[in-house]
Amino acid sequence: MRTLITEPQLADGVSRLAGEIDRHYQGRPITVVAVLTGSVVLFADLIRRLSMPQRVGVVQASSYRGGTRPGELVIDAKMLIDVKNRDVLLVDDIFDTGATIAKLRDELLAFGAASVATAVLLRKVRENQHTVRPNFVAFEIPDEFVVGYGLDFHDMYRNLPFIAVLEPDEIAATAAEFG
Ligand SMILES: O=P(O)(O)OC[C@H]1O[C@H](OP(=O)(O)OP(=O)(O)O)[C@H](O)[C@@H]1O
Ligand code: HPA
Repeated sequence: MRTLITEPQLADGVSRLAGEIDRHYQGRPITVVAVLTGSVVLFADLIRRLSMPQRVGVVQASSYRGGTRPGELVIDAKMLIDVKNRDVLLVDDIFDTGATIAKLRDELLAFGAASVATAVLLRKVRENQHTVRPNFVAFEIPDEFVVGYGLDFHDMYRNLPFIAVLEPDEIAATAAEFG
C-alpha cells in the first residue's frame, strides 16, 4: 500500500474545501446530502467545518460492489430528507467516472431541489469522465485505485486515516479473503 495523501494533508484539504463552500454560500442555509457509504468520513469532518446553518441527510449509491471498475449504478433514496426548494450540497468521497454524481444531481433536481452543488474529496484525472464536473474538489489524483478515509475495496480500508493506492497483489489478496 502506497500513501498518496497523508492525514495532515487531508485535514488541510478538507479545511480548504470548507472555506470555498463557505465563500460560495455566504451564510445561506443549505441541505447537505452525504452519498453513502464512501463519503461518511469526509462528511463528518466537512459539516463541522462549514459555518452556515445546515440540514443534513443521506442517500445511497452503489456501483463498484467489490470491483475496481463500476457495474450497474443502484440508487436508494428511501432515507433522503425532503429537498424541495432547498439549496443542496451533495458530498461524495470520489469523482471517478462521474456517473454517481451526475445521476444523483439529476435525481435531486427531479425531487425539486432549488439548486444542487457537488463537493468531493478526490477527482480522478482520467479519460471517459462525465462532463458534469463537481463544483468543489479538494484533491486531483492520478487514475489509480485508492482506499482509505471512507474509500473501500470489498468494504475494507474505509477506516484508514489516509488515502493510499492499493497495489495489484493487495487487490488480489483482499478479494481472496473478503470478496
Ligand atoms: O464517479 P464514479 O465512477 O461513479 O465513482 C464514484 C462512486 O463510487 C464509490 O461508490 P461505490 O459504488 O463503491 O459505493 P460505496 O460508496 O458504498 O463504496 C464512491 O463512493 C462514489 O460514490
Ligand atoms: O479508486 C477508487 N477506490 C475506491 N472506490 C472507488 N469508487 C470509484 N473509484 C474508486
